Amino acid sequence: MTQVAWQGTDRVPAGQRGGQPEWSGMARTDASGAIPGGGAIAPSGPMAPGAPLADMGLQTGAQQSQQTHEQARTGGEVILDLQHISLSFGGVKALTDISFDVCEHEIRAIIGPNGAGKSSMLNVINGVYHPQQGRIVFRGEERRQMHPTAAARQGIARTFQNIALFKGMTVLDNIMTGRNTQFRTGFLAHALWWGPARNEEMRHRQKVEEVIDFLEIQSIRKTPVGRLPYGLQKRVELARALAAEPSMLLLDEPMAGMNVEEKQDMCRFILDVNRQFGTTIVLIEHDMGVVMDISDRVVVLDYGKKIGDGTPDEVKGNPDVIKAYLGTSH
Ligand SMILES: Nc1ncnc2c1ncn2[C@@H]1O[C@H](COP(=O)(O)OP(=O)(O)OP(=O)(O)O)[C@@H](O)[C@H]1O
Repeated sequence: MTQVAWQGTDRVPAGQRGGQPEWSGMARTDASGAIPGGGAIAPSGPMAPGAPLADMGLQTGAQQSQQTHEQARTGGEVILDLQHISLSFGGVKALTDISFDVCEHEIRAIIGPNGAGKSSMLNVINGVYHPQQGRIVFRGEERRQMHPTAAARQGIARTFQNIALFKGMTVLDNIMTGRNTQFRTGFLAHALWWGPARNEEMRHRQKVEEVIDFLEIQSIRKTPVGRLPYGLQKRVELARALAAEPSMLLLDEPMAGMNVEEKQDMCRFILDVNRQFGTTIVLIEHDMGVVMDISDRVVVLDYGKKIGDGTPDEVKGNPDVIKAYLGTSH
């Protein structure tokens, strides 16, 4: 049987179609570390070949955040409800009639081949794009024409596919910019370093230091971001998002371009953020091994339409999803 790895996001060339996709990398395991159903772990993931998270000294998603995730699945309220979202750019239909929800504390992945509409959906969620049709209900309130800064004030933070940091500024200063939406005192008070402003800035500095400790980047706090390797820059971007103390974190390809070790670290931090802070996470990721291992639920887009939605196991067995990635029906 032809094996097709799920690492790439490109649609599989016609000549290579057929067979079953490999949900490679880190298979989702049960609490004992065993693979449900006893299936083989495909060995082609960019993370250690054939090695589940547990073998890398990490707990798997199922193990590490099992309690939190079970609560999310069973008791977590829907905090974001996207109903019949359609978005076009001129004649290009980026999203067509898409509905799905996100529950409090869960890790929700959005996957799909290139151009499926994943980034557009993330941009709809944080108010960068305004869909022509559909409703967005966040924490029980319908949102209309929301601006990204308003989304940030509501507790939604995000990272970007292409790192969006100030390369000439230090790690510390970049992370400090994540506190911008939290500032209460005015510009003049800050310029004069006046009482309330000074107290406020001390509080922000303290929060930033906590994030630096959490993400283990103390040693690079004074380093200009542009001098850091790519994987560390991604971590700094996560730090900046966390500095805003979000209740919902949107991650656009957090592992893109990372080596094995960097991916292991990022996986661990995402799971830690979710478990320790209860942060709801919506992520786009092309590494299917990672997606299937750390996500509670996965929504699958293709050509701007939703073709699958469910637990990793449900999505893996969905014929439409397999067809979208392999170009063949089963
Ligand atoms: N600002 C824009 N202007 C015009 N077309 C756009 C814009 N943003 C996205 N599109 C189009 O919408 C469709 C979906 O793009 P989107 O970037 O959301 O897909 P994606 O699934 O994130 O792809 P990738 O995995 O390659 O990042 C594509 O056809 C894309 O060209």
